Parts: sequence; structure tokens; C-alpha cells
Amino acid sequence: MVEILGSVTGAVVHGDGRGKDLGFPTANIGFDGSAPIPADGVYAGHVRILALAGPDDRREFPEPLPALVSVGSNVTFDGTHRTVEAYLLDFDQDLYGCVAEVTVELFLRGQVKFASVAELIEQMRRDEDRGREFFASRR
Ligand SMILES: Cc1cc2nc3c(=O)[nH]c(=O)nc-3n(C[C@H](O)[C@H](O)[C@H](O)COP(=O)(O)O)c2cc1C
Ligand SMILES: Nc1ncnc2c1ncn2[C@@H]1O[C@H](COP(=O)(O)OP(=O)(O)O)[C@@H](O)[C@H]1O
Repeated sequence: MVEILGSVTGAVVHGDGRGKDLGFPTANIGFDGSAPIPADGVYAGHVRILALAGPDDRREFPEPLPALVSVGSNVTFDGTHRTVEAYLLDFDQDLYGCVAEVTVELFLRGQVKFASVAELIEQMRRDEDRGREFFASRR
């Protein structure tokens, strides 16, 4: 049985344009400030594309896509506002303007303010390993 800890739905918006440089592009989900969102942390979960980016967008995204989800204020970069961001595994497509539902299913850890970007990247690699183990165990 899949246990859903929480979910957020919204359009994929632009973030700080840093994820790709880190090797972990993240789809930032726009949400209403009053919407309930999962507690800050890093999770394994899934993304479903509920609406495409426009009338000419004919892509099909049939399955929920496995992802690592970060909810927090990007404290390593002294961010000032909370974001919900999803790094989709084995995926490389432009999602700006699509509407996505992000569900979080496994809490991996809390948010950490790393002393260096290299340490954040190292930790995200470990998060990805744990996420992949989780998805493999559920097949
Ligand atoms: C798996 C994962 C773990 C993350 N963990 C942290 C964290 O512990 N601390 C932090 O400051 N940011 C964390 N982040 C968020 C990154 O800082 C953020 O995705 C990155 O700065 C890119 O932001 P952007 O999409 O606005 O460009 C994490 C992101 C992912 C995908
Ligand atoms: N595996 C992936 N996971 C998430 N987004 C991806 C992925 N591959 C490509 N993208 C695209 O890259 C964008 C994120 O890039 P990123 O460098 O984090 O910039 P920004 O934070 O400004 O959105 C996503 O919105 C999506 O359009």
C-alpha cells in the first residue's frame, strides 16, 4: 500500500535557475500561500502531470513519475521563501507551464544548511540512492 504523506498541486514555475548547474534540476511548483504543504524536508514521492503547457503540447505522461521532493527555503543559499521542488528521476524534459501534482511518500531527512555547495550535492546524491532503493522495494 502506498502511504501518501501529503501533496501539492500547481503550475511549474521558474525558480532561481540553479538546479541544472547542481546536476539536480527541480520543477518548482507554484502554490497559493495559504495552501497546506508538507513540512520542510526531503522526501521520495511522485509527480503526475495533470495539464500540459499549452494547446500545442501533445506529450503524454502516463505514469506517476518517481521523484525526490524538497520542501524548504533553500537555506544553503539563504533563501527567503519556502519552495516545493521536485527532481524527477531519469527524466529530461521542459515542464514549465505544465500543472503538476506532487505527492510525498517517504520522509528522508530534514533540510540542512550546508557549509558548501559541494556538500549539498554530495548529500543529494545520497538522497537519490535512498530514493531509488525505496522505489525498487515497492515494485
Ligand atoms: C534531493 C534534494 C535535497 C535537497 N536538500 C536541500 C538541503 O538540505 N538544504 C538546502 O538548502 N537545499 C536543499 N535542496 C534544495 C536545493 O537547494 C534547490 O533545489 C537548489 O538550490 C535549486 O533551486 P532552484 O530550483 O530554485 O534553482 C534539495 C533539493 C533536492 C532535489
Ligand atoms: N529531471 C528533471 N526534474 C525536474 N525538472 C527537470 C528535469 N529535467 C528537466 N527539467 C526542467 O528543468 C527545470 C528546472 O531547472 P532548474 O535549473 O532547477 O531551474 P529553475 O529553478 O529556475 O526552474 C524544470 O522546471 C523542468 O522544466
